Amino acid sequence: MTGSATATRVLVLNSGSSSVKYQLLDMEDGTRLAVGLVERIGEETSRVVHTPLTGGAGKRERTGAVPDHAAALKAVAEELASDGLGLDSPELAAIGHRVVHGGLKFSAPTVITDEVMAEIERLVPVAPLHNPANITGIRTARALRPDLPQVAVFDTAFHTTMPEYAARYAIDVETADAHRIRRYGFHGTSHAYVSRRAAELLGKAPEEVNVIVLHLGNGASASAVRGGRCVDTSMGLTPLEGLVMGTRSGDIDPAVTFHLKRVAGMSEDDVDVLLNKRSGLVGLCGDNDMREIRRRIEEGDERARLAFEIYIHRLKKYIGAYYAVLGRVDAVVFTAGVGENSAPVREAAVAGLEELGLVVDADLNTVRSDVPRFVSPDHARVAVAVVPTDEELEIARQTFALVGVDPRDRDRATLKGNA
Ligand SMILES: Nc1ncnc2c1ncn2[C@@H]1O[C@H](COP(=O)(O)OP(=O)(O)O)[C@@H](O)[C@H]1O
Ligand SMILES: CC(=O)OP(=O)(O)O
Ligand SMILES: [Mg+2]
Repeated sequence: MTGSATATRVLVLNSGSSSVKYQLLDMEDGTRLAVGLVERIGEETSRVVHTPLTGGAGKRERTGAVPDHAAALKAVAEELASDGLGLDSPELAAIGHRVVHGGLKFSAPTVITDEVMAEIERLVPVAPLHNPANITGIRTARALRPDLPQVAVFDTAFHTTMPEYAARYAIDVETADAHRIRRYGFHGTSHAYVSRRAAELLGKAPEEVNVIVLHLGNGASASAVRGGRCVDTSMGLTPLEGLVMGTRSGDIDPAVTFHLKRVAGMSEDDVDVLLNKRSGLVGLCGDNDMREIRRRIEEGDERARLAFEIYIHRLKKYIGAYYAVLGRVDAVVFTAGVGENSAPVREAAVAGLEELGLVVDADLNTVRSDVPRFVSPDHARVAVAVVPTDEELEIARQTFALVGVDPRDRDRATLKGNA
């Protein structure tokens, strides 16, 4: 498992339930060599979008059937190879994988061994939409380059600093412990990256600031970060708890599930599919894309308007809750697809929170840009900011920090990671 001494490139694979996002980076200076996306995996027509960032060639896009994640990884390898950036390159130092659930065992990036794989597999029931895709990504990558170190960077890792009173559900302690039932939290790589960048934007060290991070993508979660450490987050045992999401309900009375089984005759799997795939924005109004929902609202669509209001109401409750958890807040930070792009969501989320020092400047809020920026006026007591997330860059950094070093240091780091 040794990369070449001069190998400085890292391929990052972010395998989602129906997509694979990837980036090839050179960690010598952090430059991106290629980025891409395979989406709608398993559907009739999948789409591969590949953009080489060296040599001046433009974005390539093709559609066709990509039946599963293994086929998606093959497509990624082919795209990279046709730019001379193939997986056989001696310059490749490692492959970094986003792994959504790391359970209790992993609080740091970890070199993937058979034992690590077994643990990621054991966690499939608590991340059914995500860990299976991550596993296929890892298996395919290991088969293509068995000699390369493969590193898992866990969504749960950043949240392992949560105090016991935030991580533990108020249920029977013996039952909870026997089944490792507790709040793990997800999107941690993003919350870590964004909270650090937010401190930079404020001109302070991460240790000096308290921030609320709102990661609003298809999956969505909020976190309270005190002095660079996560103290609470909205997702729990699985990525179903918390905010209203694209297709997931977020917080719900657990008795709804007994009721659906006892009274509506639904099976365990029916309820699982209902809450994970047929709820959230899509369940409320038929659309999970915020752009489409805003367009329908503009046209006077009542169902879309109510879905938006429910989404915002939940978000606002979490802002208030984490304000109380932190006591003092330096910034509320929006990130991911919705957080970075939807001015109406940001505006509505802080509307009426002036007494808490939260205000959005209408002009700043509509600026479109991919750099971190304030959307609150200069004089605001609490900053409101947009910080684009970059999970892939963060995964590449953590991967390279672990394996782009003397192999003896790597062994030490791995032991620590598995502690
Ligand atoms: N320009 C935009 N305006 C509003 N919402 C957007 C825009 N672009 C993307 N989105 C939202 O972002 C979501 C995807 O976010 P993303 O962070 O890429 O999700 P994921 O990583 O979970 O797939 C889309 O479903 C859509 O709701
Ligand atoms: C953990 C999670 O919800 O991830 P995603 O937003 O990629 O679905
Ligand atoms: Mg995402």
